[in-house]
Amino acid sequence: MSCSTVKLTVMCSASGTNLQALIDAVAAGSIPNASIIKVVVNRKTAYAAKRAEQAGIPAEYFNLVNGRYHKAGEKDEAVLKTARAKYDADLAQRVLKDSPDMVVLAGWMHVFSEPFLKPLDAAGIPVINLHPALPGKYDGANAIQRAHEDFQAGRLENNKTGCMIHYVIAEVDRGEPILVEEVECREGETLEGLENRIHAVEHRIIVKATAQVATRLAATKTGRGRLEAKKRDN
Ligand SMILES: Nc1nc2c(c(=O)[nH]1)N[C@@H](CN(C=O)c1ccc(C(=O)N[C@@H](CCC(=O)O)C(=O)O)cc1)CN2
Ligand SMILES: NCC(=O)N[C@@H]1O[C@H](COP(=O)([O-])[O-])[C@@H](O)[C@H]1O
Repeated sequence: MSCSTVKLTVMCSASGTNLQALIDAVAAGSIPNASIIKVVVNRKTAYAAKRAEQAGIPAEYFNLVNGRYHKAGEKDEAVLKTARAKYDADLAQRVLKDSPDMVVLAGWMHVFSEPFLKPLDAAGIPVINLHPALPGKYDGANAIQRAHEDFQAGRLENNKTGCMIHYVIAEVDRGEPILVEEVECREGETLEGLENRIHAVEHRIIVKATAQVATRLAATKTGRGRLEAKKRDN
């Protein structure tokens, strides 16, 4: 019985080292029966798009401002909220068009509103995210920097930060954790030193968590395939 291939869409805003870890893991079979069918970037400067191109993976650039959802420098909160909702709704349709089995946010620096999350949820497509902090800590952007600052000020709980992969819900970085790894801060270590150590953890756990979710989805797909075949045979 052949296992169905799990189709991944990966979303990035930056250099794509986590995307590269996923590309390399799929190629090495560390994420079994999976393929990355699309990379979505929301920044023209995102080197992740280049990494996708080099791996022969289609990449799509789709940006809130360049896509004319609101003008650059817009300050009106109501206009920004409406624009974000419309962008998110359109982005959801773009993602759904590819029929992925799961979405991985690998350094995706845009907070999703419900117009993105609800259609994906309705389609039964899990969205998972890499967050370079421990559950409930340093939600949002610049998490490593904030943890480093707290450590230097003697405020970091247990002198530990870390990294997690979690399911994405509307509340930013508060979805159910899938994998968590602590990283102990070191006296005198620079922010760059801590970032490098955390990035190494990121590259490992994003592969492990994606493989874990993909394996569960593959079993579901295979089971569904068996059921449909059985119905056809009866
Ligand atoms: N609804 C959710 N959206 C996103 C989640 C989530 O858990 N729920 N995770 C984030 C990823 N992320 C941290 O892990 C994160 C990324 C970016 C931001 C943020 O403040 N973005 C700003 C824009 C920043 C910029 O463009 O430089 C924004 O969206 O206005 C917060 C958290 C992904 N989305
Ligand atoms: N809230 C999410 C977040 O802050 N993610 C951060 O973006 C980087 C993307 O790097 P990459 O583009 O090289 O994978 C990751 O290293 C991670 O620390």
